[in-house]
Amino acid sequence: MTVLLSIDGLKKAFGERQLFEIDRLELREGAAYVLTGLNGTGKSTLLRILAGLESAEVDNVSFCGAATSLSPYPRILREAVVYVHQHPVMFSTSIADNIAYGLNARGVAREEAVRRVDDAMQWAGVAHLRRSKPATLSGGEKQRVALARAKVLHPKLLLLDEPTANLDGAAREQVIALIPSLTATGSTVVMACHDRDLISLPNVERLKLRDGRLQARQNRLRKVV
Ligand SMILES: Nc1ncnc2c1ncn2[C@@H]1O[C@H](COP(=O)(O)OP(=O)(O)OP(=O)(O)O)[C@@H](O)[C@H]1O
Repeated sequence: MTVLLSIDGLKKAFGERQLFEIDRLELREGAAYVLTGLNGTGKSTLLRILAGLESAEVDNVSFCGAATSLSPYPRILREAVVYVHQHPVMFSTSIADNIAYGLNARGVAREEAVRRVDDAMQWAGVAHLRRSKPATLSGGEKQRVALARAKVLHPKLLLLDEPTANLDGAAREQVIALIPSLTATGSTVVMACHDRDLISLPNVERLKLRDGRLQARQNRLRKVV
């Protein structure tokens, strides 16, 4: 698989406190990764750095084979990287408008946008909610709408911050079931999480933050149920 993003010498500190120092981070096209580590090791911070929401020191960054930077965060990354927050914020318009927002902002033609929104709502199992107001949604429905809102943009890199946090039962299972199909459409996915069922999904590689370093390991075995 082709390398999508590689970063050499990634260091993050908050004031005097060095949070992590990563020699090399390499993400391949269409691959799925879980980013694990104890509370406070810097999982969310790392995702936020990749999304251009947090500054960091880096030696080299390469995206799709071309040298680039994280600061200033270039347009090529702004268009290719989508970050989904643990508690997604939504506009108080309809769910369909929320999902269409990013497409409209990118100037996608109306007919094409409507088609993509419809497809994404079907995929996320939220088509019945298209005229609902976000405030009325459950946590699981909100997370699925947030995933649909990210998927319509066809991101090259999708960053999910604890997508199943605060969910249980069917709501959690519905979110977990959506994850494999994200990589099937070509997106590279990185999920920060503590959820064992996400961590043990088949063909998901594990990136672990520990003692300020990043360790990589692949889950080759399929999940045993
Ligand atoms: N803006 C900030 N200023 C100072 N310290 C910060 C800031 N943002 C995060 N931190 C600190 O950096 C550390 C890592 O935070 P982060 O949220 O990235 O951890 P995490 O691994 O995602 O944790 P959790 O599993 O609990 O979500 C924490 O100690 C946090 O308090």
